[in-house]
Amino acid sequence: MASPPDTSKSIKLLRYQSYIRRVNSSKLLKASSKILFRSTLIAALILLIFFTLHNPPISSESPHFHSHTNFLSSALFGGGGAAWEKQVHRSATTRRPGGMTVLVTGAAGFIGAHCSLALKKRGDGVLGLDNFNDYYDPSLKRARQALLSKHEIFIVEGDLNDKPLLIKLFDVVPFTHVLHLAAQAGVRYAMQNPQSYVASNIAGFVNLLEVSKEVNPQPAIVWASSSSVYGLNTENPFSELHRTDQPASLYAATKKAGEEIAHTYNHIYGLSLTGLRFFTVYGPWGRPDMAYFFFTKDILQGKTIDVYQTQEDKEVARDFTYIDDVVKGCLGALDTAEKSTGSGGKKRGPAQLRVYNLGNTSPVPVGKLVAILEGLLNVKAKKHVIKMPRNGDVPFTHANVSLANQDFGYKPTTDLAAGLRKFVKWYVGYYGVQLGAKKGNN
Ligand SMILES: O=C(O)[C@H]1O[C@H](OP(=O)(O)OP(=O)(O)OC[C@H]2O[C@@H](n3ccc(=O)[nH]c3=O)[C@H](O)[C@@H]2O)[C@H](O)[C@@H](O)[C@@H]1O
Repeated sequence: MASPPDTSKSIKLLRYQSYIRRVNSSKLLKASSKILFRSTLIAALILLIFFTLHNPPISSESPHFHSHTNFLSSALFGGGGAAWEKQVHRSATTRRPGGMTVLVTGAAGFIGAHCSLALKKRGDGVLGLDNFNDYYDPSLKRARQALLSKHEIFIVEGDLNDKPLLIKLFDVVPFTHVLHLAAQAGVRYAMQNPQSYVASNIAGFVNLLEVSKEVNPQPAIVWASSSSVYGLNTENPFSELHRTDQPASLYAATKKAGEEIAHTYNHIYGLSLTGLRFFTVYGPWGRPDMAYFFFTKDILQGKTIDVYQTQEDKEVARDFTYIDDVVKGCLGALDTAEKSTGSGGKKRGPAQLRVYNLGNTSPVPVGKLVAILEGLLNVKAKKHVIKMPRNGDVPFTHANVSLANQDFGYKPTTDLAAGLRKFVKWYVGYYGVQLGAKKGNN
């Protein structure tokens, strides 16, 4: 999650200042500007009193928190009032005995939205957090938000790096678990916007851990790592025991850094942490920046698609993993996550630290992916077969998932053809595409 939403105090201040300048530049309006200035001051004073009464500062004596914050900063995200807190509570309330209360970061994202729905469906309390950034079409994130809202899941609009906001959320709800899926995703985009990866995947993650270690009770955290941490590893299939010190992209390096940072917070503060290495997850409501998604769009529009080959002219392959399988893995990881052992920023004993592959165990060449799409869309793709650019990509991924299978029964059941069929069905419905019609109808 990179940029904060367009509701910041500074933007409002800029708008206000330019308004004031315009008023002052007009001599005719000089007299009225004085009145306006005075009434603005009075209005600001009234607002300040209102906020103080309805949204008192989070006290360091709060049962869940052992630090203090500035209530004006936490009011910036547009929430904090009684009605807002009611919404947060309603969404986070568990409806089954022994249910968990989960903060899902990146809830308007692909995996976040699916996991939120699955948790809610079985009776767990879910609160979402998302900054709705424009890395890809935000209207898709809004549509996912609308879907979640129908299932009474509320998404707080805010950024991971907003510490007062995170503190506020933990103060309102003593989350038992955090499913941390908010991140700057995408392997190749890291060359265009490297700082966004540092901001979300490192600074944002650290901010979340800083807040999580302080609260009481500390939550157990399950978070999204990536198959890309295997980088240039040549052993196959990838096992959690293999080396992960040769990342091929900055994206991979930030996810690997996340795994090391998780170790530190587990070691010092007793936070229970589980990293999930996702392998090219796809399906309905997916990410438009991923190949299967934009191939579908481009094939339907009659545009040429780049199909990568390795430098040795071999096929590039991925262990494409269907979303429903990944959701089961995420829930399994949450269900088997032990409690954190620390409280109030102090470790009280050793805590759980885990990393799991969540893949499909069956790599498929990109050429085969295209062939399946051609069949489902009933359109011949215009393929441009080229050598994989040196932009962070890796030639091959293949997961060994025996550890996840052993610890929480993870067993992928959807092959690429079946999963893409479901994706295409969703895609044509969502975008209103007529299959079999003339190309370019999308
Ligand atoms: O498994 C993961 O950890 C990662 O999976 C994906 O990354 P990637 O596997 O590179 O997925 P795509 O960008 O959808 O690429 C899929 C395959 O298509 C190939 N490709 C991509 C783009 C293109 O124009 N042509 C092409 O042949 C890639 O080389 C790759 O083999 C996600 O984008 C990452 O966020 C995620 O962390």
